[in-house]
Amino acid sequence: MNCKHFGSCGSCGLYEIGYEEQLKQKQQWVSGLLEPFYQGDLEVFNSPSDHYRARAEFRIWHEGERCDYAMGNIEKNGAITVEECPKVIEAIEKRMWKLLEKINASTDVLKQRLFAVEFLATTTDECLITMLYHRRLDDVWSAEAKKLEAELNCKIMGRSRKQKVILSNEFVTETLDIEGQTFTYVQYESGFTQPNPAVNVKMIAWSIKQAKTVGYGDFLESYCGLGNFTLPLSHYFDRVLATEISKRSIHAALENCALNAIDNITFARLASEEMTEALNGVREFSRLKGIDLKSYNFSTVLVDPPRAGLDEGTIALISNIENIIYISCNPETLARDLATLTKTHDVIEAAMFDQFPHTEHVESGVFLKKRSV
Ligand SMILES: C[S@@+](CC[C@H](N)C(=O)[O-])C[C@H]1O[C@@H](n2cnc3c(N)ncnc32)[C@H](O)[C@@H]1O
Repeated sequence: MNCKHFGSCGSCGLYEIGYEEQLKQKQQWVSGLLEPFYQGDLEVFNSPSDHYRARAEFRIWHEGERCDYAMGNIEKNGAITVEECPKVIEAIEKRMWKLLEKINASTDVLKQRLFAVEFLATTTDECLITMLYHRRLDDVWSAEAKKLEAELNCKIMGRSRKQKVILSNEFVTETLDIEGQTFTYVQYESGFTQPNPAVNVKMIAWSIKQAKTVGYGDFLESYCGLGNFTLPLSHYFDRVLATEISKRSIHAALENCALNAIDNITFARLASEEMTEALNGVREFSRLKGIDLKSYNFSTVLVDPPRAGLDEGTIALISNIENIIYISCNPETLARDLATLTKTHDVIEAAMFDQFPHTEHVESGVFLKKRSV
Protein backbone atom coordinates (compact mmCIF):
# COMPACT_ATOMS: atom_id res chain seq x y z
CA MET A 1 0.00 0.00 0.00
CA ASN A 2 1.36 3.42 -0.89
CA CYS A 3 0.58 6.72 0.77
CA LYS A 4 1.71 10.02 -0.68
CA HIS A 5 2.10 11.60 2.71
CA PHE A 6 4.12 10.86 5.81
CA GLY A 7 2.69 10.98 9.29
CA SER A 8 -0.67 10.80 11.01
CA CYS A 9 -2.69 11.98 8.04
CA GLY A 10 -5.45 9.47 8.82
CA SER A 11 -5.08 7.66 5.49
CA CYS A 12 -4.91 11.01 3.76
CA GLY A 13 -8.45 12.05 4.77
CA LEU A 14 -7.17 15.27 6.25
CA TYR A 15 -5.29 16.21 3.11
CA GLU A 16 -8.41 15.66 1.07
CA ILE A 17 -10.49 18.29 2.86
CA GLY A 18 -7.95 21.09 2.17
CA TYR A 19 -5.97 23.17 4.62
CA GLU A 20 -8.37 26.14 5.04
CA GLU A 21 -11.28 23.83 5.80
CA GLN A 22 -9.19 21.87 8.33
CA LEU A 23 -8.31 25.10 10.06
CA LYS A 24 -11.97 26.15 10.20
CA GLN A 25 -12.95 22.82 11.75
CA LYS A 26 -10.21 23.11 14.38
CA GLN A 27 -11.27 26.69 15.13
CA GLN A 28 -14.87 25.58 15.69
CA TRP A 29 -13.71 22.74 17.93
CA VAL A 30 -11.48 24.94 20.11
CA SER A 31 -14.03 27.80 20.23
CA GLY A 32 -16.68 25.31 21.37
CA LEU A 33 -14.48 23.96 24.17
CA LEU A 34 -13.53 27.46 25.37
CA GLU A 35 -17.03 28.91 25.03
CA PRO A 36 -18.06 28.39 28.70
CA PHE A 37 -15.01 30.48 29.77
CA TYR A 38 -14.44 32.91 26.90
CA GLN A 39 -16.84 34.42 24.41
CA GLY A 40 -14.37 36.77 22.66
CA ASP A 41 -12.63 36.16 19.34
CA LEU A 42 -10.30 33.21 19.07
CA GLU A 43 -7.21 34.47 17.26
CA VAL A 44 -6.10 31.89 14.70
CA PHE A 45 -2.46 31.43 13.67
CA ASN A 46 -2.04 29.21 10.66
CA SER A 47 0.91 27.12 9.54
CA PRO A 48 2.58 26.84 6.17
CA SER A 49 0.52 24.03 4.69
CA ASP A 50 3.65 22.22 3.41
CA HIS A 51 7.25 22.01 4.61
CA TYR A 52 6.59 22.85 8.26
CA ARG A 53 7.91 19.94 10.36
CA ALA A 54 11.46 20.18 11.68
CA ARG A 55 11.41 16.67 13.18
CA ALA A 56 10.29 13.46 11.55
CA GLU A 57 10.62 9.76 12.19
CA PHE A 58 10.30 7.01 9.60
CA ARG A 59 10.25 3.26 9.97
CA ILE A 60 12.40 1.35 7.47
CA TRP A 61 10.71 -1.32 5.38
CA HIS A 62 13.00 -4.03 3.95
CA GLU A 63 11.86 -5.84 0.77
CA GLY A 64 14.58 -8.13 -0.54
CA GLU A 65 17.68 -5.95 -0.97
CA ARG A 66 15.68 -2.72 -0.97
CA CYS A 67 14.86 -0.32 1.89
CA ASP A 68 12.04 2.23 1.92
CA TYR A 69 10.68 4.76 4.35
CA ALA A 70 7.45 3.54 5.85
CA MET A 71 4.79 4.54 8.34
CA GLY A 72 2.42 2.57 10.54
CA ASN A 73 3.12 -0.58 12.49
CA ILE A 74 5.26 -2.65 10.16
CA GLU A 75 5.10 -5.79 12.30
CA LYS A 76 1.32 -5.82 12.66
CA ASN A 77 -0.21 -4.30 9.56
CA GLY A 78 2.39 -4.38 6.84
CA ALA A 79 4.01 -1.22 5.59
CA ILE A 80 2.68 1.92 4.01
CA THR A 81 5.71 3.12 2.13
CA VAL A 82 6.37 6.83 1.80
CA GLU A 83 7.08 8.18 -1.67
CA GLU A 84 7.04 11.90 -1.01
CA CYS A 85 6.97 13.94 2.13
CA PRO A 86 5.58 17.46 1.83
CA LYS A 87 5.41 17.88 5.62
CA VAL A 88 9.09 18.17 6.41
CA ILE A 89 11.14 21.36 6.16
CA GLU A 90 13.62 21.67 3.31
CA ALA A 91 16.63 20.79 5.47
CA ILE A 92 15.11 17.31 5.87
CA GLU A 93 13.55 16.90 2.44
CA LYS A 94 16.73 17.60 0.52
CA ARG A 95 18.60 14.97 2.55
CA MET A 96 16.09 12.20 3.20
CA TRP A 97 15.90 10.86 -0.37
CA LYS A 98 19.67 11.10 -0.88
CA LEU A 99 20.08 9.17 2.38
CA LEU A 100 17.74 6.45 1.15
CA GLU A 101 19.70 6.22 -2.13
CA LYS A 102 22.96 5.88 -0.19
CA ILE A 103 21.49 3.22 2.09
CA ASN A 104 20.20 1.25 -0.89
CA ALA A 105 23.50 1.60 -2.75
CA SER A 106 25.56 0.54 0.26
CA THR A 107 26.69 -2.90 1.23
CA ASP A 108 25.07 -4.39 4.32
CA VAL A 109 26.97 -2.01 6.59
CA LEU A 110 24.34 0.77 6.64
CA LYS A 111 21.35 -1.40 5.76
CA GLN A 112 21.54 -4.47 7.94
CA ARG A 113 18.86 -4.45 10.66
CA LEU A 114 18.22 -0.74 10.24
CA PHE A 115 14.64 -0.27 11.50
CA ALA A 116 14.08 3.50 11.75
CA VAL A 117 15.54 6.88 10.85
CA GLU A 118 14.87 10.13 12.72
CA PHE A 119 15.54 13.66 11.47
CA LEU A 120 15.92 16.80 13.59
CA ALA A 121 16.52 19.93 11.52
CA THR A 122 16.53 23.71 11.70
CA THR A 123 15.42 26.62 9.57
CA THR A 124 19.12 27.41 9.16
CA ASP A 125 19.74 24.15 7.26
CA GLU A 126 21.30 22.09 10.05
CA CYS A 127 20.24 18.46 10.16
CA LEU A 128 20.91 15.65 12.62
CA ILE A 129 20.02 12.16 11.39
CA THR A 130 19.70 9.29 13.86
CA MET A 131 19.81 5.77 12.41
CA LEU A 132 18.31 3.08 14.66
CA TYR A 133 19.41 -0.55 14.44
CA HIS A 134 18.58 -3.96 15.87
CA ARG A 135 22.30 -4.83 16.00
CA ARG A 136 25.45 -3.58 17.65
CA LEU A 137 27.28 -0.86 15.71
CA ASP A 138 31.01 -1.24 15.13
CA ASP A 139 33.90 0.79 13.68
CA VAL A 140 33.04 -0.30 10.14
CA TRP A 141 29.58 1.27 10.57
CA SER A 142 31.14 4.44 12.03
CA ALA A 143 33.49 4.80 9.05
CA GLU A 144 30.61 4.43 6.54
CA ALA A 145 28.36 6.78 8.49
CA LYS A 146 31.15 9.34 8.69
CA LYS A 147 31.34 9.33 4.87
CA LEU A 148 27.58 9.87 4.77
CA GLU A 149 27.92 12.90 7.04
CA ALA A 150 30.24 14.54 4.52
CA GLU A 151 28.12 13.55 1.49
CA LEU A 152 24.86 14.84 2.99
CA ASN A 153 26.38 17.78 4.88
CA CYS A 154 24.70 16.72 8.12
CA LYS A 155 25.40 15.07 11.47
CA ILE A 156 24.75 11.38 11.96
CA MET A 157 24.17 9.34 15.09
CA GLY A 158 23.70 5.60 15.43
CA ARG A 159 21.58 3.96 18.08
CA SER A 160 20.99 0.38 19.05
CA ARG A 161 20.05 -1.28 22.37
CA LYS A 162 22.18 0.31 25.11
CA GLN A 163 24.43 1.91 22.49
CA LYS A 164 24.68 5.46 21.18
CA VAL A 165 27.33 6.36 18.58
CA ILE A 166 27.83 10.11 18.19
CA LEU A 167 29.99 10.96 15.18
CA SER A 168 29.93 14.78 15.50
CA ASN A 169 27.56 15.86 18.26
CA GLU A 170 23.99 15.22 19.32
CA PHE A 171 22.33 18.59 18.78
CA VAL A 172 21.37 21.17 16.19
CA THR A 173 21.43 24.93 16.68
CA GLU A 174 18.25 26.76 15.68
CA THR A 175 18.03 30.53 15.19
CA LEU A 176 14.64 32.21 15.42
CA ASP A 177 13.73 35.85 14.75
CA ILE A 178 11.08 36.87 17.23
CA GLU A 179 9.69 40.40 17.29
CA GLY A 180 12.86 41.83 15.75
CA GLN A 181 15.20 39.95 18.07
CA THR A 182 17.29 36.90 17.26
CA PHE A 183 17.38 33.94 19.65
CA THR A 184 19.67 30.94 19.34
CA TYR A 185 18.62 27.56 20.72
CA VAL A 186 20.64 24.40 21.05
CA GLN A 187 18.22 21.49 20.52
CA TYR A 188 19.26 18.00 21.60
CA GLU A 189 18.22 14.89 19.74
CA SER A 190 16.58 13.35 22.81
CA GLY A 191 15.00 16.50 24.25
CA PHE A 192 11.60 18.07 23.55
CA THR A 193 11.45 20.61 20.70
CA GLN A 194 8.41 22.31 19.18
CA PRO A 195 7.97 20.54 15.83
CA ASN A 196 6.81 23.49 13.70
CA PRO A 197 9.26 26.44 13.84
CA ALA A 198 7.07 28.87 11.86
CA VAL A 199 4.15 28.38 14.26
CA ASN A 200 6.47 28.28 17.27
CA VAL A 201 7.62 31.83 16.44
CA LYS A 202 3.95 32.93 16.34
CA MET A 203 3.28 31.30 19.75
CA ILE A 204 6.24 33.02 21.35
CA ALA A 205 5.29 36.39 19.80
CA TRP A 206 1.70 35.99 21.10
CA SER A 207 3.04 35.22 24.60
CA ILE A 208 5.31 38.28 24.44
CA LYS A 209 2.28 40.38 23.52
CA GLN A 210 0.56 39.23 26.74
CA ALA A 211 3.71 39.71 28.85
CA LYS A 212 4.10 43.26 27.58
CA THR A 213 0.70 44.18 29.04
CA VAL A 214 1.96 43.21 32.52
CA GLY A 215 5.16 45.20 32.71
CA TYR A 216 6.19 44.47 36.30
CA GLY A 217 7.39 41.78 38.71
CA ASP A 218 8.97 38.37 38.33
CA PHE A 219 8.08 35.54 35.98
CA LEU A 220 7.50 31.89 36.89
CA GLU A 221 7.48 29.12 34.30
CA SER A 222 6.79 25.42 34.58
CA TYR A 223 7.39 22.86 31.79
CA CYS A 224 9.99 25.24 30.33
CA GLY A 225 11.80 22.64 28.17
CA LEU A 226 14.96 24.09 26.62
CA GLY A 227 13.88 27.67 27.36
CA ASN A 228 11.78 28.15 24.21
CA PHE A 229 9.48 30.75 25.84
CA THR A 230 11.74 31.56 28.79
CA LEU A 231 14.50 33.37 26.89
CA PRO A 232 12.32 35.79 24.86
CA LEU A 233 9.93 36.48 27.76
CA SER A 234 12.74 37.10 30.25
CA HIS A 235 13.19 40.59 28.76
CA TYR A 236 9.82 41.72 30.12
CA PHE A 237 10.37 40.80 33.78
CA ASP A 238 12.80 41.53 36.59
CA ARG A 239 13.74 37.95 37.42
CA VAL A 240 12.68 34.53 36.12
CA LEU A 241 12.38 31.12 37.78
CA ALA A 242 11.86 28.35 35.21
CA THR A 243 11.43 24.65 35.96
CA GLU A 244 11.23 21.44 33.99
CA ILE A 245 11.38 17.70 34.76
CA SER A 246 13.91 16.61 32.12
CA LYS A 247 17.60 16.75 32.94
CA ARG A 248 18.51 16.94 29.26
CA SER A 249 16.18 19.92 28.69
CA ILE A 250 17.46 21.80 31.74
CA HIS A 251 20.99 21.24 30.49
CA ALA A 252 19.99 22.71 27.10
CA ALA A 253 18.14 25.60 28.79
CA LEU A 254 21.27 26.58 30.74
CA GLU A 255 23.34 26.40 27.57
CA ASN A 256 20.78 28.51 25.70
CA CYS A 257 20.69 31.11 28.44
CA ALA A 258 24.47 31.52 28.16
CA LEU A 259 24.37 31.50 24.34
CA ASN A 260 21.91 34.39 24.36
CA ALA A 261 23.74 36.28 27.13
CA ILE A 262 20.68 36.42 29.40
CA ASP A 263 21.41 36.77 33.10
CA ASN A 264 18.08 37.09 34.94
CA ILE A 265 16.89 33.47 34.66
CA THR A 266 17.31 30.67 37.20
CA PHE A 267 16.55 27.20 35.81
CA ALA A 268 15.80 24.30 38.16
CA ARG A 269 15.12 20.66 37.39
CA LEU A 270 11.81 20.12 39.13
CA ALA A 271 8.57 18.39 38.21
CA SER A 272 5.66 20.79 38.34
CA GLU A 273 4.38 18.93 41.41
CA GLU A 274 7.79 19.46 43.09
CA MET A 275 7.87 23.13 42.12
CA THR A 276 4.51 23.52 43.85
CA GLU A 277 5.79 21.79 47.00
CA ALA A 278 8.88 24.00 47.03
CA LEU A 279 7.00 27.26 46.52
CA ASN A 280 4.40 26.29 49.11
CA GLY A 281 7.26 25.65 51.55
CA VAL A 282 6.19 22.06 52.27
CA ARG A 283 9.41 20.44 51.01
CA GLU A 284 13.01 21.47 50.55
CA PHE A 285 15.08 20.41 47.55
CA SER A 286 18.85 20.27 47.36
CA ARG A 287 18.41 21.17 43.67
CA LEU A 288 17.19 24.59 44.88
CA LYS A 289 20.16 25.21 47.15
CA GLY A 290 21.19 28.86 47.08
CA ILE A 291 17.89 30.01 45.54
CA ASP A 292 15.84 32.27 47.80
CA LEU A 293 12.31 31.34 46.73
CA LYS A 294 10.74 33.82 49.15
CA SER A 295 12.49 36.72 47.41
CA TYR A 296 10.44 36.30 44.20
CA ASN A 297 7.42 38.46 43.51
CA PHE A 298 5.69 36.62 40.67
CA SER A 299 3.35 38.76 38.62
CA THR A 300 3.05 36.23 35.80
CA VAL A 301 3.28 32.50 35.23
CA LEU A 302 3.53 30.54 31.98
CA VAL A 303 2.64 26.86 31.86
CA ASP A 304 3.02 24.61 28.82
CA PRO A 305 2.18 21.10 30.05
CA PRO A 306 2.01 17.84 28.06
CA ARG A 307 -1.38 16.60 26.81
CA ALA A 308 -2.52 15.54 30.29
CA GLY A 309 -2.74 19.19 31.39
CA LEU A 310 -2.09 20.52 34.89
CA ASP A 311 -2.19 18.68 38.21
CA GLU A 312 -4.38 20.00 41.03
CA GLY A 313 -1.46 21.34 43.07
CA THR A 314 -0.12 23.39 40.16
CA ILE A 315 -3.59 24.78 39.44
CA ALA A 316 -3.95 25.83 43.10
CA LEU A 317 -0.48 27.42 43.08
CA ILE A 318 -0.93 29.45 39.90
CA SER A 319 -4.41 30.55 41.00
CA ASN A 320 -2.57 32.88 43.39
CA ILE A 321 -0.65 34.61 40.58
CA GLU A 322 -2.10 37.71 38.91
CA ASN A 323 -1.43 36.80 35.26
CA ILE A 324 -1.44 33.33 33.71
CA ILE A 325 -0.31 32.39 30.21
CA TYR A 326 -1.45 28.81 29.56
CA ILE A 327 -0.11 27.16 26.38
CA SER A 328 -1.77 23.82 25.71
CA CYS A 329 -1.40 21.01 23.17
CA ASN A 330 -4.75 19.51 24.21
CA PRO A 331 -7.81 21.81 24.19
CA GLU A 332 -9.82 19.23 26.15
CA THR A 333 -7.54 19.29 29.21
CA LEU A 334 -7.20 23.06 28.79
CA ALA A 335 -10.99 23.39 29.07
CA ARG A 336 -10.98 21.05 32.09
CA ASP A 337 -8.32 23.19 33.85
CA LEU A 338 -10.10 26.44 32.94
CA ALA A 339 -13.13 25.25 34.87
CA THR A 340 -11.03 25.71 38.05
CA LEU A 341 -8.80 28.61 36.97
CA THR A 342 -11.79 30.78 35.99
CA LYS A 343 -13.06 30.65 39.60
CA THR A 344 -10.37 33.24 40.34
CA HIS A 345 -9.33 34.54 36.89
CA ASP A 346 -10.95 35.82 33.70
CA VAL A 347 -9.81 34.74 30.25
CA ILE A 348 -8.70 37.93 28.51
CA GLU A 349 -7.33 36.54 25.24
CA ALA A 350 -7.42 33.17 23.49
CA ALA A 351 -5.57 31.90 20.45
CA MET A 352 -5.20 28.77 18.38
CA PHE A 353 -1.88 27.85 16.79
CA ASP A 354 -1.88 25.23 14.05
CA GLN A 355 1.29 23.54 15.19
CA PHE A 356 0.23 20.19 13.71
CA PRO A 357 -1.42 20.71 10.27
CA HIS A 358 -3.05 17.71 8.61
CA THR A 359 -3.57 16.03 11.97
CA GLU A 360 -6.34 16.29 14.53
CA HIS A 361 -4.03 17.97 17.01
CA VAL A 362 -3.93 21.68 17.76
CA GLU A 363 -2.11 24.01 20.13
CA SER A 364 -3.97 26.77 22.02
CA GLY A 365 -3.06 29.64 24.29
CA VAL A 366 -5.10 31.58 26.83
CA PHE A 367 -4.19 34.63 28.85
CA LEU A 368 -5.92 34.94 32.22
CA LYS A 369 -6.04 37.83 34.68
CA LYS A 370 -7.01 37.58 38.34
CA ARG A 371 -10.37 39.15 39.18
CA SER A 372 -10.19 41.91 41.72
CA VAL A 373 -12.17 41.05 44.85
C1 LIG B 1 4.81 20.61 25.62
S1 LIG B 1 6.46 20.49 26.21
C2 LIG B 1 6.86 22.20 26.32
C3 LIG B 1 8.30 22.55 26.48
C4 LIG B 1 8.67 24.01 26.25
N1 LIG B 1 7.75 24.91 26.88
C5 LIG B 1 8.79 24.33 24.77
O1 LIG B 1 8.03 25.17 24.26
O2 LIG B 1 9.66 23.76 24.09
C6 LIG B 1 6.23 19.95 27.83
C7 LIG B 1 7.47 19.86 28.67
O3 LIG B 1 7.07 19.44 29.98
C8 LIG B 1 8.05 18.56 30.50
N2 LIG B 1 7.35 17.80 31.55
C9 LIG B 1 6.61 16.67 31.42
N3 LIG B 1 6.07 16.34 32.60
C10 LIG B 1 6.46 17.28 33.49
C11 LIG B 1 6.22 17.50 34.88
N4 LIG B 1 5.45 16.67 35.59
N5 LIG B 1 6.77 18.57 35.47
C12 LIG B 1 7.56 19.42 34.76
N6 LIG B 1 7.84 19.27 33.45
C13 LIG B 1 7.29 18.21 32.83
C14 LIG B 1 8.57 17.80 29.31
O4 LIG B 1 9.87 17.31 29.54
C15 LIG B 1 8.53 18.88 28.21
O5 LIG B 1 9.75 19.55 28.13
